[in-house]
Amino acid sequence: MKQVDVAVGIIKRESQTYICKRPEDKHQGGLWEFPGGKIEVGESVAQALSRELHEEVAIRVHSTEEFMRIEHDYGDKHVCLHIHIVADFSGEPHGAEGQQGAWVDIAALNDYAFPEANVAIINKLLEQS
Ligand SMILES: Nc1nc2c([nH]c(=O)n2[C@H]2C[C@H](O)[C@@H](COP(=O)(O)OP(=O)(O)OP(=O)(O)O)O2)c(=O)[nH]1
Ligand SMILES: [Mg+2]
Repeated sequence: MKQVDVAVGIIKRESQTYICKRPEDKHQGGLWEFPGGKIEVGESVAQALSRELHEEVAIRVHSTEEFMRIEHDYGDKHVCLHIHIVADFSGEPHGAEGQQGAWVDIAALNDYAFPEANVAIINKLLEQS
């Protein structure tokens, strides 16, 4: 089975976070996500996150803070999500690959459909807010 390590960023500003909609043709397509992507060989989580957030939402990440790690088996793919909080960045996030994106209240995250692995992330964010 395919197994991937993924760097995921919770882009935070006050009580909001920036989320994107995954393209329909991708794994877990059509669902909302916290921006990020696969960690390439030789990259640290922070390096992968900076690269992915620049590609996907066009921000420059200055520093990140570890939040949690989640292993999840989708049946067709096993993912290990390395999730960091990104509160120190420059630029204004937008869907740089043409995808939909939005600043949403953390308290309202359950109104959006996310992949199954995200349940634990959202629960932890809600507990802390
Ligand atoms: N970015 C992101 N990926 C997530 C989240 N939740 C979740 O299960 N995933 C899964 C879906 C995918 O299987 C994998 C991330 O892969 P990806 O498609 O974003 O990878 P990538 O940006 O490098 O893009 P590509 O190589 O497929 O073009 O992690 C999430 O909140 N954010
Ligand atoms: Mg991605």
